[in-house]
Amino acid sequence: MWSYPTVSIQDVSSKAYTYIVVGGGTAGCVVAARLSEDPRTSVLLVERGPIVDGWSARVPLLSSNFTDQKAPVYKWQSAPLTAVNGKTLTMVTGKALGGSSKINGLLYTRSVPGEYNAWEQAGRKNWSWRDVEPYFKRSEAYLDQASSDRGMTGPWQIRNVEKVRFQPVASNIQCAPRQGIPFIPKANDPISPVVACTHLDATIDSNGHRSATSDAFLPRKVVQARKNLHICTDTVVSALDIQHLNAVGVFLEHEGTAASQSRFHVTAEREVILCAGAISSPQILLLSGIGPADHLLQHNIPVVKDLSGVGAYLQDHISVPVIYKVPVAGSIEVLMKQPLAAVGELLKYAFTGKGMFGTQVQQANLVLRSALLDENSHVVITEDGKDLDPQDPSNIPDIEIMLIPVNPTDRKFDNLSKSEGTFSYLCTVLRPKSTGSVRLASSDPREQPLCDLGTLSVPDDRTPLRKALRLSLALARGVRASGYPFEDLLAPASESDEDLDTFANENLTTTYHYSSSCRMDDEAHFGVVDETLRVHGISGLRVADASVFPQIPACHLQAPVAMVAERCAEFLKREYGHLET
Ligand SMILES: Cc1cc2nc3c(=O)[nH]c(=O)nc-3n(C[C@H](O)[C@H](O)[C@H](O)COP(=O)(O)OP(=O)(O)OC[C@H]3O[C@@H](n4cnc5c(N)ncnc54)[C@H](O)[C@@H]3O)c2cc1C
Repeated sequence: MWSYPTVSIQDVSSKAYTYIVVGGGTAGCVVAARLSEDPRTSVLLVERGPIVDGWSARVPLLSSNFTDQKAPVYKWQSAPLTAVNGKTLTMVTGKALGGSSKINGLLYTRSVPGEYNAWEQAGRKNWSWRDVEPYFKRSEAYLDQASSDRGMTGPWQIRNVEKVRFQPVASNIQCAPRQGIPFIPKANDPISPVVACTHLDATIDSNGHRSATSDAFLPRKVVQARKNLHICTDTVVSALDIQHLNAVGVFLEHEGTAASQSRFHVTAEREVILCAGAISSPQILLLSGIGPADHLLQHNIPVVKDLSGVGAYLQDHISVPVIYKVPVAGSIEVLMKQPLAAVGELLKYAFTGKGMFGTQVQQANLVLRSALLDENSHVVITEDGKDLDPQDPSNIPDIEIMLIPVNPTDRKFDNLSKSEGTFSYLCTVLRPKSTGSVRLASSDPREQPLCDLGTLSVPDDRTPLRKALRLSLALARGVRASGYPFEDLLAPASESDEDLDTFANENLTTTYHYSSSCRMDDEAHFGVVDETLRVHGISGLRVADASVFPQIPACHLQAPVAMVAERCAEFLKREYGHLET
């Protein structure tokens, strides 16, 4: 079988490319694919991780298990959270061509139109829903019923849940309307609703395989055919080459060797596009002398551009699990505890691409605005229905309850028998005000930077979190009342603010949705890029990944990341007069 076409660091050393894309992750694969559509350009894509395209990397359920020792991920501890008793959280991002889209939970969510209307209202010209919607559609090949609200001809295959597989998920879907939360079967069609319990879309293709952006935008066939695209893997970009405030190239090193080993150089004739994600993009800028001057000087890095926003506004969704013991058939643990069931499911998947192995872990969720919840965790809507307008920025949901048929934490429950499994509500704050930072731990580009997630540093974030926890407890009561057995495994002692806060402090987790560390805003407001994603004060340099969101979007991030990447490629094509494709 032909191997995936890559080039070595020696092959590209001292060469020049029209564009250099740094980081072949979710965004980087989209940018490189779009730019190399024009045969008159040459594109180099540099990725720190390897090509990962074995069988298990394609199976949705197996490839989402990032706790597996062999999973292609970076894993490290956050800085201690000062607002949460110095607790540290385990951080995870993808390390392979495809980046985090290669290992994530596969969910495809775009957020409500009001999200992007809020960006424009706050001054980001041409980033309203009307402006961004065509770029969501451009990427997408929606596999369900044709819809004018979905992209049907793009490379990225997305499908809706084929069947809800676990009884506790189905029971919660039935209970949600009793809390005033309607069931809306399709999360993104026609547009994301502001109050709903929905089935979720996933990046799974028509064969039942994971559809990472590397698989969708840069499949082997495409890369083989494009002589103007080179992909260099297992290679770390150690710094940008900035001359007279102009990005003219990048410095490369082998991944896995000490920083003092050979350094290679590649020239960018037009632009360098940074797509290394919300942790590594600010790290690379800092290593290149672009960032807060005082921090750079602490690390003896000469200041190229004093830009205080670099790494300054790191955000993540805040989340806390509430976990119940359920009959094992209601949990993914059935695959671990009943080997025959697992073999049956594997065979089903091998022959049909369907079944438990061919689906995402989280099939459904609830989203809503916590201010609409009354003291009984019931949603109350004003009679004029204005609360439900998804275009209105004041209606952006601020909580999500993820319905997860497994224990998503690394906490072990030893008292479970073979006939018992777990089900969790992951109570998530979608619009946290808390922010943290990314700062260099050392000048070694291979060492993860210090990441302060800032979780709960703004006390206001506790209000929606408490409401989300109370709502999950109300849902659990409803499920129990329907006769389904739910036994507490991890739940707050009571619903008092104090007990909920203690519970949250003890069980807080990250959602791995790192964002906004090179945000799109003015320099004076901790901005790093402008509305066409150009880095302030440096020519020939853009950032396009999860770091540029002005504020963390109220959804899972991969779809908005791909939208930003599509827009970045379009900005470059327009500016430099590319061939129409
Ligand atoms: C465990 C997990 C589960 C998630 N689940 C979901 C989900 O279900 N749905 C959803 O929408 N979102 C989910 N997310 C979030 C989403 O996947 C990410 O926000 C998004 O994919 C980030 O895209 P990106 O392009 O910004 O970064 P990435 O996709 O992380 O890409 C960055 C790439 O840059 C490379 N890189 C870094 N530094 C360098 C360097 N110095 N030189 C060269 N290359 C470098 C990395 O190896 C990586 O491949 C999840 C994330 C994680 C980690």
